[in-house]
Amino acid sequence: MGRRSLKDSFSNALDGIGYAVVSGRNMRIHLLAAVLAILTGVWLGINRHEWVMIFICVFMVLTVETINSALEKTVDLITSKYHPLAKHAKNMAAGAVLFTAVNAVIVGILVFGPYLLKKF
Ligand SMILES: Nc1ncnc2c1ncn2[C@@H]1O[C@H](COP(=O)(O)OP(=O)(O)OP(=O)(O)O)[C@@H](O)[C@H]1O
Repeated sequence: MGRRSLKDSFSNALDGIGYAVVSGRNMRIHLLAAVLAILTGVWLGINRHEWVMIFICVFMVLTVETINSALEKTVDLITSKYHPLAKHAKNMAAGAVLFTAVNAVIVGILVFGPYLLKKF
């Protein structure tokens, strides 16, 4: 494997994201949640600072879910047999996704909550 061009690296990264979306049901759920959060932000007319917080949360969840999928594939490559370390590795990576998802829900409530209370 020689030195690859920037275009190749970018293309590989996009390929990885595409594979994570196609092969991961949870990834598709997170993407749907991201689209809903963005549409809600547009609908409620949130301000620039609030958009920054929403986008940080959205990309943090998608990033960690992508890393989680990569880790799952790596563990599966190392062993197809039951191993307690494989279990812990996958469970910890899933726990990292849960952390980011809980954070996103809290930020979503803090940002959208006051707008929704005013509306209804
Ligand atoms: N080789 C293994 N040895 C022991 N336990 C495993 C192994 N592979 C998976 N597990 C257990 O099964 C769970 C689910 O693993 P799996 O690879 O099916 O992930 P998944 O269902 O695709 O995860 P996600 O829902 O996050 O996409 C893991 O979190 C782990 O607890």
